[in-house]
Amino acid sequence: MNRPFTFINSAMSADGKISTRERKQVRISGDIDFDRMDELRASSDAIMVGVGTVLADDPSLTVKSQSRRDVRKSAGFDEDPVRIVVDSKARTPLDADIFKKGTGMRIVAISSSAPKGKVDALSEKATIITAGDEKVDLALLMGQLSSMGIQRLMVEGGATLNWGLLSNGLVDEVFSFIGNIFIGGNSSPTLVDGEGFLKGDLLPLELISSETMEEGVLLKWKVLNK
Ligand SMILES: NC(=O)c1ccc[n+]([C@@H]2O[C@H](COP(=O)([O-])OP(=O)(O)OC[C@H]3O[C@@H](n4cnc5c(N)ncnc54)[C@H](O)[C@@H]3O)[C@@H](O)[C@H]2O)c1
Ligand SMILES: Nc1nc(=O)c(N)c(NC[C@H](O)[C@H](O)[C@H](O)COP(=O)(O)O)[nH]1
Repeated sequence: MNRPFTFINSAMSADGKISTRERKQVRISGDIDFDRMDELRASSDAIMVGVGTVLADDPSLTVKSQSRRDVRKSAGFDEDPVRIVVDSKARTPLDADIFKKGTGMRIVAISSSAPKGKVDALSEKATIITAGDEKVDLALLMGQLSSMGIQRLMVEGGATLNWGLLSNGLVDEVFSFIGNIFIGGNSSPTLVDGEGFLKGDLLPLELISSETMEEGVLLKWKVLNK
């Protein structure tokens, strides 16, 4: 099945966490990495997050640089990429910043088990894509996004969505900024949560590049899908 070229961009602590055990957002990236993230957003057709990230961070997922917005507009694109929330049960708040800020299409991907009332309310704010019964069928969703012309997809987490995509072989590259903090906590979200791979079935990566960036390190990986 066709799917977009998909990369995860995330930031994690030196001990691999992406937020605290309270799931409170932690600023891990420095200014340079946030600007790199903004460039990635501006060069993507769509940006995807899980609803857990929306509930925890209320991200707008907009392009911040006005010059980058102008370039997108002059090329005939919306100033913001398509913004997608993967949200099985339609839990995305109606007053979320993803709806209040920015321009362009918003998509909420739900499963067929989502409550009808919530879906109807969200359909006023976003295009609804239904894929899967209990959880969103991510492979099916990717095929639908591809058929909509989305060729380059940026995923900004969080921990559970990253697992869902990686464990289904749906990710091509992973960019991870590792910051100079320890977060700790055996219940703090990591870059990849979910069930986890078992010995003998671990997901291999190929290092594309590593570079020191401010007080941290940026690693870029190619995912060696089976
Ligand atoms: N540091 C970073 O770069 C970064 C980036 C994003 C999020 N975060 C943090 O991560 C945390 C959120 O991560 P999370 O794991 O709680 O939620 P998440 O953002 O990964 O969303 C998970 C939700 O997506 C939905 N979903 C539907 N179908 C799915 C499928 N097939 N596979 C997986 N998910 C599916 C489910 O409702 C699931 O609960 C927050 O604390 C946030 O601050 C950090
Ligand atoms: N790259 C990155 N570095 C971080 O230090 C951090 N905490 C996040 N977190 C992921 C999520 O993308 C953020 O919550 C949004 O980046 C919020 O900002 P926006 O309103 O979307 O611009 N991401």
